[in-house]
Amino acid sequence: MTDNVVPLFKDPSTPTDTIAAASPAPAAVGTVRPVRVWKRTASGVRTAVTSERTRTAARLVARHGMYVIGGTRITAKRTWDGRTASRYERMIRAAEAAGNWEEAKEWEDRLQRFRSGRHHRRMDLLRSAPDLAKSAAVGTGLTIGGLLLLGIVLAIANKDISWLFAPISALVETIRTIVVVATVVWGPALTIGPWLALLALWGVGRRRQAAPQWTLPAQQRDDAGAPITPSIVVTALRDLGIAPLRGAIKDMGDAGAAMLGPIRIAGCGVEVDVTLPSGVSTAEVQGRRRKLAENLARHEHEVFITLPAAARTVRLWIADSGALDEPIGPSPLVTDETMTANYKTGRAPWGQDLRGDAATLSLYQRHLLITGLSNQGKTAALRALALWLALDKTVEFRIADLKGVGDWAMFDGLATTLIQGPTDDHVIAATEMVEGMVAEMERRIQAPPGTVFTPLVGIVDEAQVAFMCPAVGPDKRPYGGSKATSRYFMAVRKIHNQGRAVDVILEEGTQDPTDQNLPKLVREGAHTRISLALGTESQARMALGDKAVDGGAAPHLLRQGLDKGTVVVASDGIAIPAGQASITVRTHYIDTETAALIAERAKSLRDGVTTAHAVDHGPALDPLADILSVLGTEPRVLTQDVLKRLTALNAEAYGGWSFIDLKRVLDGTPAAPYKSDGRMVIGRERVARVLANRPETGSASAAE
Ligand SMILES: Nc1ncnc2c1ncn2[C@@H]1O[C@H](COP(=O)(O)OP(=O)(O)OP(=O)(O)O)[C@@H](O)[C@H]1O
Repeated sequence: MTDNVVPLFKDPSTPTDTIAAASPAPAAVGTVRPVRVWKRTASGVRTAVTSERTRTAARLVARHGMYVIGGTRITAKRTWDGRTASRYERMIRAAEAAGNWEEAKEWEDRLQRFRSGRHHRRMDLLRSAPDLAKSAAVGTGLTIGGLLLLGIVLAIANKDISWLFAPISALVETIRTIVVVATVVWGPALTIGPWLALLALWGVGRRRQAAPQWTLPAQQRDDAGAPITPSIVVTALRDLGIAPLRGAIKDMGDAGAAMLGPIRIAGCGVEVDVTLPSGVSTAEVQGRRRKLAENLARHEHEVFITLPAAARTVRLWIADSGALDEPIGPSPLVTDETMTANYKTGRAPWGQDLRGDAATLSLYQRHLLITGLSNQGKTAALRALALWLALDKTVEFRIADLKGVGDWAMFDGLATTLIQGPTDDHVIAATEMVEGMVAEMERRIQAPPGTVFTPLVGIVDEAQVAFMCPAVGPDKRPYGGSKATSRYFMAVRKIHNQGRAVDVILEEGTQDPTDQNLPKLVREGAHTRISLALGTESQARMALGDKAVDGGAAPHLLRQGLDKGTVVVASDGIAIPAGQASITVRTHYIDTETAALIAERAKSLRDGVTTAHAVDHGPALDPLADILSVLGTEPRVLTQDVLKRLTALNAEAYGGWSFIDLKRVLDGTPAAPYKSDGRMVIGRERVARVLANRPETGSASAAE
């Protein structure tokens, strides 16, 4: 081919040249190739070492090796323990570390008995050596003599002298046979024996799981949800980071489990009491709940630490992994259509405690407060109690639902008052409803002794709306707030103070408590305090009180959104294990449709109830207009006389009025009482002027 022709395909005659050109020069090959081989080998080794199969094999070898080593250690320890006083000494140390002096003394006595018994056995052995030699000599002589005697008898019987030594020969022959058999067996026994011993040690190690965690197969290595054993609990406590506890458990060694009571099955988990060594406070352990849970391979919410009656003892309840996320069954209110209730003697079937036992709550003569973050099941839990109570036909309900989206609508036709809605007008109606209950309570208190009353139960759901309401009444008293003049607050306080004895009961549900939306006096007036999941410990203290929280109640550790319907209850109306201040209950969920069916059953027990949807308080009170009317035509009237005339006009409204009430209505206006001739009077002209200048709206909300 000439130079000016461009080939359209590769020249088949040049491949080797091309490759040679692309390849490095021979000298370079000599230096590069070993690097590549080395790299390839290293990466091959790395792949082989890190491959899962190699790791599994390594784990297998290590595991079974560790079983043998562990088994040897355990067997040696057992033998050592069996032959020496070390077990007693260890138990003494454990008892001392736990501060259990009585038990320490008991083990010390046992140690003394063991030592003196051993001493006697040794002395007996020393003393018995000559006796043993003598006995052996006598025994041998007697045996030979006996055999000879037998030989003589046989020789005489067979009339043959050769029978004289026949028994002795037979004995010698037997011994010889035994020796022959032993010689034959000895060789293989020597070979097999060590292997059998090894197998036995491996068996001991395997049974006691003597291999470390990392050598176990993957599925066993994942210890989340592993069953709770004494050793797991002791290790978890040891690793809590409490120095005196760690020290004491170290001193106790294996006997650390002596701190634990029996591990009992308790519902969907286990329960164990731990007696802490001296120097460790129960509060320290309670304060490390999360760490303890993690050490036990559980989530924080799956471990509960409470304080039983015994001193220096904490009670751990540890859930089976994931068990708390399983739903509990339906409410007996749903499944048992024939159920009725008794306000006085009955208990509402409400849910299950953590042990899986039915949790029932008595509502008899107890004011109730339930609180929690939004959407955690507060209304459903409160409504479930009310639905049960509704199955006692003697109970009268007055209900204010200050959310008003229909959660309580099924009580229409069941409750005598049902207010539903979030506005100031609804708060005003709710306040008047509660004030109506106060009036009924006062009527009952004044009734002749021995009068029996039917229960009157007031329910205010979303009560925080009432406390935060800015509306002010015509008498200038605010509906909300927590002042001495706040109407809702004062009505609630009055019922809390005196309602119980005459069966006028108030049950309130509130959200996300603060000092403003749930005043301290109202919190503390409730006998039964219930909390769903809350944000902080300080809220938990508001909801349940310091005593319950100090005793281990921890609604702030419930999981928002996940623990819906789980409540912590502090009340004497529910069975709480001795020594505990609260109990955690998982409530049955009754949805709105099912609640309506139960309400229908409750309605069928009653003759028919007419529900008022607003409180009837007659024509609206207008104190200013009434004052003007009682002033008549006189230019000024003594305040005392004004009060008298007001009472004559409307005893129900003004009967209880004092000078303070007059001042409250008129202060801040030009018609305020003033002194004339040294006595307080009210001027007609001034009141008329204020009335004429008053805006049309009449009662006003402070927000306006
Ligand atoms: N016992 C329960 N078990 C499981 N889920 C529940 C339980 N109680 C309530 N829930 C769920 O929580 C949701 C909210 O319930 P509920 O309306 O009673 O909460 P709430 O705390 O009153 O809410 P709000 O913030 O509106 O006051 C329900 O729709 C239901 O799905």
